[in-house]
Amino acid sequence: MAVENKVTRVENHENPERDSNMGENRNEFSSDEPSPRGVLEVPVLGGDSDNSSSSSSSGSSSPGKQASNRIGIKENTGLQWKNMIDTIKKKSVRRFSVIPLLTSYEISRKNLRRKLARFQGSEEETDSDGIPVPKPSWKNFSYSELATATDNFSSENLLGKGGHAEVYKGCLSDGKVVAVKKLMKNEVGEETRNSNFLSELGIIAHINHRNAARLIGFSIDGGLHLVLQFSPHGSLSSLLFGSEHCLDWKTRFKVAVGVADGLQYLHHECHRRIIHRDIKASNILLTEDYEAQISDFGLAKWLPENWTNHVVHPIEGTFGYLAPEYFMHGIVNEKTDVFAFGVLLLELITGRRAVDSYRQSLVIWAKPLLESNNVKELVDPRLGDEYDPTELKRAMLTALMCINHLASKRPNMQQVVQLLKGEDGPLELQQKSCTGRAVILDGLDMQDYTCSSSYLKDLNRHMQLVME
Ligand SMILES: Nc1ncnc2c1ncn2[C@@H]1O[C@H](COP(=O)(O)OP(=O)(O)OP(=O)(O)O)[C@@H](O)[C@H]1O
Repeated sequence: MAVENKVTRVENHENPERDSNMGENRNEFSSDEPSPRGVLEVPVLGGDSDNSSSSSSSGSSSPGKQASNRIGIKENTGLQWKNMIDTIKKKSVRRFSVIPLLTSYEISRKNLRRKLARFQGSEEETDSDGIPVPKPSWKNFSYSELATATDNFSSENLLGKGGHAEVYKGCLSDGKVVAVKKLMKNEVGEETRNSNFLSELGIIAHINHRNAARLIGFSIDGGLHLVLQFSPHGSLSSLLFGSEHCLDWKTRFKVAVGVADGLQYLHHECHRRIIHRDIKASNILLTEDYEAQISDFGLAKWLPENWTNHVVHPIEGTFGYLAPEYFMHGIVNEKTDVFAFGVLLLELITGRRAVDSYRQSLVIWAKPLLESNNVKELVDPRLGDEYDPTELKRAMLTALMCINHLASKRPNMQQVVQLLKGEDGPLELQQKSCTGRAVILDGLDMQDYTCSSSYLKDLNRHMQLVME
């Protein structure tokens, strides 16, 4: 299918000042070069029987009911969150978007303020089994608290800037160092901005895993803010691409396993399935001891339990990481993240960006090298021989499986974790079965070939469009 129409570029810059503070020089793949982030508007293909509200933009009869029926929150903070969202939904439904979630409701500032305030002030509630649920631990900050913490959002405290937000380092009155994410007023209207904010807040508030960003609080005073745990080493992107210092293999592999663990949690262990939709090096932050933290849940979505595939519109994400079925047809599920994770693995292995300064796709460059097991060409030359060959082979095999152009052939994140950690049998066996399958597919399935080559053609076309 030809994808056409509007392409919007949104840039993502990390703070160059901080990069230079870290003694980092730009290398070939400069860290201040933005990953192009595209929003393609494509015609929606067909319906999805699982979701009658698919791609509808009208407030249909009972979207709120549908959505709330799907919410099966069991965790402590869940009940209160659900109550708040239910109340917001009842009063604020104006538009029902492609995914029946709390994201889908446009919310006026007045409404947002009232609901969040009421939520914060609510008494302890009980869940459906009558068990008392403690109040959530995250805090509703005032603007002045955040302004004081960040020295009036001074440029010295600017940690990074994405397409939607500026992130500042801050120090709270109790001495805790935090990151304050200030949502920017861009081209989207206030109500959309509010619902995006609630979406990100709602998702991040429910996440509890060492490999995912942790919410400390929020503020809707003088703009929309999220207060998050501070990651002292910044993003993987700045460490991998923006530093003279070569990130050692041990840390790279630790990051790979950490991100895989985090995604496994989001996809399989969270009370509701979550897809992130924007897994990329600049959205992976590093803690003090280089533990990976998946951040930026601005595009993340909850998935209904029985949802296999869905068509979304518009398509959002970052070029170079987009799975073919997603950017060509808008089909989204967990395998969208699996593909992006494969690209991230390739970045860790090769030290190359998903899309380099010559507009070359890493996937297109690396795939033949992975298939021919060409370690020498593939591995980041800066590593020399300083890597664990077994870990590297596992990472290569996993990457190859994750970037399969057929979503159904990609492993799920549980399998990815097993592959990376070597819990899935000897590597040789895995390698054999992977190569065997590739041969069968390549030999028999002409449609695959067509699909693959048109994928590459479309990918190049989209990249040209977005980078012009
Ligand atoms: N908790 C944190 N600790 C340290 N730095 C952070 C933190 N959160 C974000 N940053 C920095 O700020 C940058 C932008 O943050 P983020 O990706 O959340 O913004 P965004 O506008 O949502 O981005 P995008 O354009 O990808 O949607 C990150 O790449 C990172 O460098």
